[in-house]
Amino acid sequence: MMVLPKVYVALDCQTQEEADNLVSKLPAGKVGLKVGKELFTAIGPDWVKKQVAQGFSVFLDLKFHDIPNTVAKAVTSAAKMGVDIVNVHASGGTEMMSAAKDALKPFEKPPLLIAVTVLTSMSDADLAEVGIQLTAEQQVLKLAKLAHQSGLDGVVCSAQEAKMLKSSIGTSFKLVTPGIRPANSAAGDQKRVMTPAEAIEAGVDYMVIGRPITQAGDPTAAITEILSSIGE
Ligand SMILES: O=C(O)c1cc(=O)[nH]c(=O)n1[C@@H]1O[C@H](COP(=O)(O)O)[C@@H](O)[C@H]1O
Repeated sequence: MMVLPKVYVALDCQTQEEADNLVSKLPAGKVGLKVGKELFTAIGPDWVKKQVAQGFSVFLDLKFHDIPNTVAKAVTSAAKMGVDIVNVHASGGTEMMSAAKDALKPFEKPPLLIAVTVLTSMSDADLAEVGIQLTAEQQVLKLAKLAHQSGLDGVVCSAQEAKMLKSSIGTSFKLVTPGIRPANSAAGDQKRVMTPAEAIEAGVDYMVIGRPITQAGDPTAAITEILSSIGE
């Protein structure tokens, strides 16, 4: 598998113009693009395919969570776009995750299939609110083990759980971590956060960073500083 970039920039915006403008400010070849629900719902697959054709590594973050058949077909559609990473919710269960993994078998170069564990915007109290009595760390471990059993390539978690997951599941299980905040940047709705340098030190494979770059006065300077803080 080709080497993927360490940093995926979350292009959370609603028009093609804004997305193109952001992409033009990113150092080509050094970062990947993360396309999520906001942008994808607004401008769709053709724009994604265009970025892939231009050589960008794309993480299609649609966090599929549905019945096994539907999720299997949805990841197939994602793989046809040529993206490098696609995700599903681990809480959909092992039958759903295994169906998604099986659906990718026919592809010569399937995307990494990654399961979202506990959203980085959630704390222990937020989990308790929806009836989960485990701590975020315990719930992340529980869901990560299910993802691993289902043959997935890794999980989305916060960098705070990275060391724990690498030691309990293994170093080749990929960790994709949003909730990344350079020192002095606003956390916003993110609750389980770490700086880029701390995340690398904790062993994460790929990090997702949005607002600290996209809302910066100078996005190019922001990404350059982040990349230099992690030696890229
Ligand atoms: O799957 C994701 O990418 C994701 C999972 C998660 O637990 N937390 C999380 O923030 N994300 C996404 O990562 C991005 C984080 O953006 P910022 O908070 O602006 O850096 C957003 O696009 C989220 O949709």
